[in-house]
Amino acid sequence: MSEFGGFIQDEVANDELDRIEAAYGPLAAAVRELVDATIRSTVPPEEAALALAEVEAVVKRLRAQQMPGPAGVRFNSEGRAWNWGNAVVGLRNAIAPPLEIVHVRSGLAHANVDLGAAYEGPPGLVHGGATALLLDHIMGETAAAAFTRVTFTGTLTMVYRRGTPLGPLRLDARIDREEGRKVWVVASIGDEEGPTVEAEGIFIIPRWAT
Ligand SMILES: CCCCCCCCCC(=O)SCCNC(=O)CCNC(=O)[C@H](O)C(C)(C)COP(=O)(O)OP(=O)(O)OC[C@H]1O[C@@H](n2cnc3c(N)ncnc32)[C@H](O)[C@@H]1OP(=O)(O)O
Repeated sequence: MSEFGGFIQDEVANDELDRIEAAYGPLAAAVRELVDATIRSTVPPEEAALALAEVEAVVKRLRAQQMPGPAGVRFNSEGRAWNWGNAVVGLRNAIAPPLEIVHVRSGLAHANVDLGAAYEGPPGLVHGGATALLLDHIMGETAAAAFTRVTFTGTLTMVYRRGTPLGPLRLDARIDREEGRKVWVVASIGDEEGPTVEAEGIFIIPRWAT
């Protein structure tokens, strides 16, 4: 394995990646269900205590073999890249919705997502930090121009127009303009009635990546 600016070259073959994803993708989806069930369960405390013992057994099973740090962003020479731990799109991260981003073309993207009880801030509404998290990510991927370059969030501005209801939502992002190593991206998240949060960000191609 070797590293480039934190990106790790890891020669796992594509068919082995498929096998891992086929097992861990559904596992992460089940853990997402577990998170939602834990928030919304009304079973008596004795039942919750039994569930705790079962969850602890699962954690022990998974801890039997662990990587030393976070999952990182990895790629192989077969042209595959994977970021299983990413907080927004990570296939193996139950905290990630996960957002499935459609890149219409370089610099233009959208996504649909359904946010449940785990993303609540004000009653019935999405936490403002959660909308910022999702917007930051789709904007970052959009700035990266179809993954042809590395960009980091420099400045991010959010305008919260009205509360974002939990449930089905849509995100849109596009590159507005560029100047040198700076890329301005505009984006929004909203429901069927239109945008609830509008964002503008300056994404920087870092000096080390040029
Ligand atoms: C797998 C690929 C897809 C992944 C998508 C991921 C989406 C998620 C996006 C993120 O959340 S990234 C994580 C959050 N961001 C960071 O952690 C960034 C931390 N900051 C840095 O790493 C550096 O400060 C940064 C790369 C942003 C800039 O460092 P540089 O040394 O390359 O910048 P430099 O000082 O040379 O400035 C270059 C230009 O950018 C401008 N600039 C620098 N920092 C800025 C800033 N923070 N905001 C606005 N503009 C900024 C700076 O004024 C200058 O403008 P001019 O060319 O006009 O002079």
